[in-house]
Amino acid sequence: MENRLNTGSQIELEIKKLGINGEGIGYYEKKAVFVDYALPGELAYVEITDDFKTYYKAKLIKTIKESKSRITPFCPIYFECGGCQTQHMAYEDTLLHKRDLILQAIKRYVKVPFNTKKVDKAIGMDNPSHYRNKASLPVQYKDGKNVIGMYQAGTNHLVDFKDCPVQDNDINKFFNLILNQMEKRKMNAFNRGGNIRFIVIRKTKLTNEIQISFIVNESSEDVIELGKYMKEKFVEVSSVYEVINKDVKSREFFTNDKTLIAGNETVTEEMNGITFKLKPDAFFQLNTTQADKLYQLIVEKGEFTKNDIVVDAYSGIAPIALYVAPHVKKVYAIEALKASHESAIETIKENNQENIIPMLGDVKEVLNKNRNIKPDVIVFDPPRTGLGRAVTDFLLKHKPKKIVYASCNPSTLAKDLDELLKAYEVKSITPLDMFPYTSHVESVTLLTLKTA
Ligand SMILES: C[S@@+](CC[C@H](N)C(=O)[O-])C[C@H]1O[C@@H](n2cnc3c(N)ncnc32)[C@H](O)[C@@H]1O
Repeated sequence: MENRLNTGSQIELEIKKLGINGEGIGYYEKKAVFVDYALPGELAYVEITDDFKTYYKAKLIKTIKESKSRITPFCPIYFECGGCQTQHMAYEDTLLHKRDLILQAIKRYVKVPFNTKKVDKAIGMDNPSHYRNKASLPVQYKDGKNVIGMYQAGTNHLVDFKDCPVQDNDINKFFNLILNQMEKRKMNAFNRGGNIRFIVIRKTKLTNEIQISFIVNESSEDVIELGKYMKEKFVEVSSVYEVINKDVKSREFFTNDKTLIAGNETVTEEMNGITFKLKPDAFFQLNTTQADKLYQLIVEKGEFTKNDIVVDAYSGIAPIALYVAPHVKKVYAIEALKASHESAIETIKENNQENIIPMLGDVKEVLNKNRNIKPDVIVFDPPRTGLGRAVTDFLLKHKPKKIVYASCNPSTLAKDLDELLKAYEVKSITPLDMFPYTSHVESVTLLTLKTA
């Protein structure tokens, strides 16, 4: 008879592996037990907190035998905040874990035999701290003052901080400068009758510019005055916006109702000799150092030739097209979001790259409507939802010779590969650590048509 555990039960548990959210997984009578902050190889004393049909959740009470990978997190509020998931693990081991997550997804979704040696070691960072170039944080009045912070996973509880060790140092500095000014000017956050709901700060790596966006419930003189002050007082601040967003249920920060308060419309980033002029709502990879490595990797894996016709599908503001263009004849950059498509046009013009053709629309529809485009290589960089059947069916029908697939989600990558392997073979999958100490995994997969 099955011996069930009740919530509150405490047991000793051997942790066997890490799950997709960085949690340790052990088994009690074949039923998985998920334990946050436990590591593989550990013997842990845990308390059952939830009993679901197919698994338990438990909290770590103490480790009886500790993994050699266990380290002290460098962030003092790591265990409360929840923004990072693997700071209790040595960095090199987090990279092994990210490779393993790709292997686990392939094992789960790819039905044909797969040679695991094709999955390379993950490309990490030399210095995996202060890597985020943009932070979008809620502002709240809490315990007698305005604070910024992160919502604890799955709760409305804001864990406030002054210094986040994965954000650029200047981003931390400017959040604190703004909070000080709000205090001096007796301005309150939205939850205390004021207007500011969120603050978004972007910092460019090469030009050291700061772009501030106040996401407000309604426009107000005090926010506009504060924005002007920040621009006048600090040379680094070169662009300040007020964005009206009344939708308290929406997860989006930006709306079309945005006004430049002070400075320039854009800040300038430069990578690999390419100039990017960034509006506050433009999608730009959040880790500039690793984004450069990602795009270089795509160029390396593509082994492009001067006669190649290439499609950059899901192009955003077209950074991949700009990295690839000097090596090929022509690149079509397809993007569905109008604002990003327009930024792509400006960026391409700014860089005088005449062999890129930006196209607005859904990837599959654009490819279907423009059958005259016969790509030698298609580079994909889709959102977390992956390519999906519509696009994999298109590829299986039209069979471009080579596919370079940048993915930010191992599960959808593996599901797409399961389809594509009907006509293609995987040459390599290279994981890349875009978000150190989190459970996010990026990768670049090279696929070529199978020879008969
Ligand atoms: C992961 S981002 C990649 C952007 C770009 N390659 C980069 O590195 O900055 C995915 C992009 O796909 C776009 N997108 C989402 N669904 C799309 C679709 N069905 N067709 C075309 N573009 C789409 C999004 O607007 C977003 O810009």
